Amino acid sequence: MSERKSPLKVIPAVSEDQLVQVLADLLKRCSQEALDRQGKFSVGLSGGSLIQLLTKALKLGSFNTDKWVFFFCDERYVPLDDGESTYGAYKAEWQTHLPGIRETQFVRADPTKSLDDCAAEYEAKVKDQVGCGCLPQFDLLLLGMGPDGHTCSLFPEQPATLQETKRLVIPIRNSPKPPPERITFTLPLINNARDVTFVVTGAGKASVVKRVFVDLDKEFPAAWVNPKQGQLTLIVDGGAGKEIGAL
Ligand SMILES: O=C1O[C@H](COP(=O)(O)O)[C@@H](O)[C@H](O)[C@H]1O
Repeated sequence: MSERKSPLKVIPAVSEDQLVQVLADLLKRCSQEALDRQGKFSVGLSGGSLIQLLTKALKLGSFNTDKWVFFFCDERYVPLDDGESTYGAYKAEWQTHLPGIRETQFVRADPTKSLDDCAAEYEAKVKDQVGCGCLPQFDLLLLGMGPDGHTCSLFPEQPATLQETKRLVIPIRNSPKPPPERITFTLPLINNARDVTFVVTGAGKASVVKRVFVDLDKEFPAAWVNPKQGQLTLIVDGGAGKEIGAL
C-alpha cells in the first residue's frame, strides 16, 4: 500500500449512456483547458473496450477537434491494417463515425521498423510534439485496465517494466495478452500527465478495481498510476464499480 499523490476522483455511471456522457463532459473540460492554455490538446488513447465508448462520447459532444492530437498510450506491434492494431481500430471507427477527424491528427507508431526502433522513434515523436522540457506532459491520458490489472501494455507478469525510469516508451516482448509484441508508455510519462482517466466496465473487473483503486495493491500495474501533480479519475459502470460502493 502507498498513498496517492492526488485524491482519486471516482465517477460511477448507471448505464452506458451515462458513462458516455461523463466521458464527453471530461473531454469538454480537459480540451477547453488545454486549448485556453496552449492552443492544442494532446490526448493519449488506449485500445480495447475504450475505442467504442470514446467514439460515442466524441459523437455526443460534437466537439471541434481541429486542434486535438491523438497519441497511443500503447500499441500492438503489428501492421497498421492488422485487426489487432489499435491505430487501425480507431481509424476504422472514426472514418465511419467521426469523419471530421483527419488521419494527420494521429501520431502513430511505425511497425515497419524493428521493435526497439519503433519504441524509440515513438518516444522521439512524443518529445517533439508534446514537448514541455525533457519530460513531456500530456493534457489527458485515457487508460483501460484488463481483468489482470494491466494498463497500457504494462503487465503483472513483467514487473521490471514498472521500474523504468529513463525511457518514456519501451518495447514489450512476450506479452501475456496477444499479440506478444507491443510498445507502451512507461510510468514516468504516464504519471507526468495533467489528467489521467481510467475507463473500466464490466462485473468481471469488479474485484481488480477494488484491489487497484481502494487497496492500492502494487501487484497490479494499474495501481502504479499515480500522477505527480495531475488529476486521477476512475469512470466505472455499475458492474466494475460494485465492490467499491461506487453506486
Ligand atoms: O491489450 C490491451 O488491453 C487494455 C485493456 O483492454 P480492455 O478491452 O479490457 O478495456 C487496453 O487498455 C490496452 O490499450 C490494450 O492494448
